Amino acid sequence: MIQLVDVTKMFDRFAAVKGANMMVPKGSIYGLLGPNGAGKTTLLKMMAGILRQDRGTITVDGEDVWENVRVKQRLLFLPDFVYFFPHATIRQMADFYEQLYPSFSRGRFTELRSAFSLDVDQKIQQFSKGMQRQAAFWLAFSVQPDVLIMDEPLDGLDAFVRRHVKQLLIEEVAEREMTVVISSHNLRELEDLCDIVGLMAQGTVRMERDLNELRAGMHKIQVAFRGGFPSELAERLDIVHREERGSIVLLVVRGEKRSIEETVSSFAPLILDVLPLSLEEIFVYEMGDVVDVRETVVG
Ligand SMILES: Nc1ncnc2c1ncn2[C@@H]1O[C@H](COP(=O)(O)OP(=O)(O)OP(=O)(O)O)[C@@H](O)[C@H]1O
Repeated sequence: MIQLVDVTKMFDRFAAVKGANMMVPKGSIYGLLGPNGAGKTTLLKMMAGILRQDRGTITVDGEDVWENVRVKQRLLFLPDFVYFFPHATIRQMADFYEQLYPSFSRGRFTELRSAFSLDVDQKIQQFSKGMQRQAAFWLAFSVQPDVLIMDEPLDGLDAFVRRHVKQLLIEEVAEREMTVVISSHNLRELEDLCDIVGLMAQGTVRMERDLNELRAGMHKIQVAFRGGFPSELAERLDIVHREERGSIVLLVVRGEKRSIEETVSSFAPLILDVLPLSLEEIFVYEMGDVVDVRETVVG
């Protein structure tokens, strides 16, 4: 488990992160969302022990991260600009990672060779940006860290590789209970990957939510009634959005699916359809009052 309590980071007199709190349960994938300049990179660098917080605590399984070799051997940070030694090949970087991380697995490295079709003996600097990122993922998966922290890692990957990398991440989490934190400014990018999403704006984590709970707690329905929409029904539902399209009424309603269906059915509707609600819509309706979600993370 990763825990941040009241974490602040100052750059001179500017607070890039201000009293941030965050909890990432073991074996979960946490998506840190936020607009440019929200403080995501600064927060992740502190979580990885690269920057030191000015205030607050950051722990992995109860141990402070800062200057803690034991924690750092179990934790891997993939920055937004991946760095390799000049002139190094993947093979040489693998040798280096093997010395650095006791958990590095040669077997896993070889196994993943077919997943990333890159030449292990070519200089990484000669690779395209997307290929360099693939190399970084290959090495990261070979390290088999307990905690993987990634800053906008999917940027620059083509759709095929992106899907493949997401699949590998999900497998690692399921098989080894790896804990993953991944930042992005795009909710759509994370929606099929994360268990929890934290929304960051102006240096603070404004909200943390379990995605399954979010999905179970809000529904979109399409209804029609003879003689118009009963006002009594409106009082019995927790409606967060309402749109009329002729005689059809489209509602976004808070609550469990079964109970919503039962309530609406008791008013004998001519039509009652439950429609899928995207995570993006849930965010807009659920958190729109906290930050301008549409502006910030669904763009
Ligand atoms: N080394 C630094 N010195 C001064 N200010 C900094 C430094 N690093 C970051 N900042 C400032 O802190 C704020 C947060 O930056 P950060 O890079 O953490 O945001 P971000 O959410 O990762 O943004 P993006 O999505 O654009 O990558 C910004 O206003 C940035 O200018």
